[in-house]
Amino acid sequence: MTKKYGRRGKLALSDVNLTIPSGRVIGLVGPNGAGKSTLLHLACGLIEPTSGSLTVLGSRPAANASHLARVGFVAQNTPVYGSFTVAEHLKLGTKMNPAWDPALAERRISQVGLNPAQKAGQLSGGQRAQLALTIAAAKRPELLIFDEPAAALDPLARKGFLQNLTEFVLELGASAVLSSHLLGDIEQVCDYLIVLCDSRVQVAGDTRDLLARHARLVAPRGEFDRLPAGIEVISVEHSGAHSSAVVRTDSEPEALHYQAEPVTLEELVLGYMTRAAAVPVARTEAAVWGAQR
Ligand SMILES: Nc1ncnc2c1ncn2[C@@H]1O[C@H](COP(=O)(O)OP(=O)(O)OP(=O)(O)O)[C@@H](O)[C@H]1O
Repeated sequence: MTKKYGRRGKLALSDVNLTIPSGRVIGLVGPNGAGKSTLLHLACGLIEPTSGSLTVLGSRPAANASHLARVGFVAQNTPVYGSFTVAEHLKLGTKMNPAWDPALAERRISQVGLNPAQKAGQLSGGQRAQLALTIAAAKRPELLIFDEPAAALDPLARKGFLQNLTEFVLELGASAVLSSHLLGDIEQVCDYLIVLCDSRVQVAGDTRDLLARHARLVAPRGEFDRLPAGIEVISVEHSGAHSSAVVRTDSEPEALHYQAEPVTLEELVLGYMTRAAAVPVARTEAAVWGAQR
């Protein structure tokens, strides 16, 4: 699947071929302009691919009203109706969503301390994000999509938000996809990771599997030029006479013949981001969301 904005625009997504399992919390990370929002907007049906196709919960995104109700989306700027009060937003939610859960909505509004009588236009950025999250969750969707959901929240509110997110996913039996620059947040809640850089998917998979299949090797400078087959160097840093590399390998760390340490999520992501800044990756074709359990 590819996405280009306008005829002369640059490719925002190139040859993306992803199958994302359902029932997971998926973290989408990558540098500014990588194509994260584009991918999320495609998944919600706000925009269409330029070539290829995308399937979300078994159908074309936003295929019909009932499909729309199965997906909850919170956009990057968490848009709300400024002249409507918090309570009016909930009333609108009841009218527009067949599976609306009023108890969940009211419980959460009071938990996060929002005043039902306050106009949404007067809420702070963080309060607006909380309202938008509540509306998305009270739809009881099967898939929750968040574009940088916690960016406007203070650290305590962010922690609460992430806890709530995990609870929602469990309570609703839903899947969630969230894009974020905050790798700590991703580490805290996501069990599946997609690294998107320069419009291409660099790596995607179960977070634990990815961490198990990568290692940080330390060796004398120059040694990484003659690594045995089966070890793929993702990125290398040099420091004095030694070099340190993030590598992908199916071998156990003890079998690598180098000083090997587990990688952190941050090292893994930065390794792929560094590589993408230098080398383009291989090309692929379609995208399927929530197709496997
Ligand atoms: N409506 C649009 N028209 C033209 N180009 C666009 C449009 N939206 C996004 N782009 C371009 O597509 C590319 C990907 O943008 P996108 O917003 O998907 O990135 P992102 O990874 O979400 O970035 P950020 O982390 O900064 O939010 C960028 O080069 C951007 O300039």
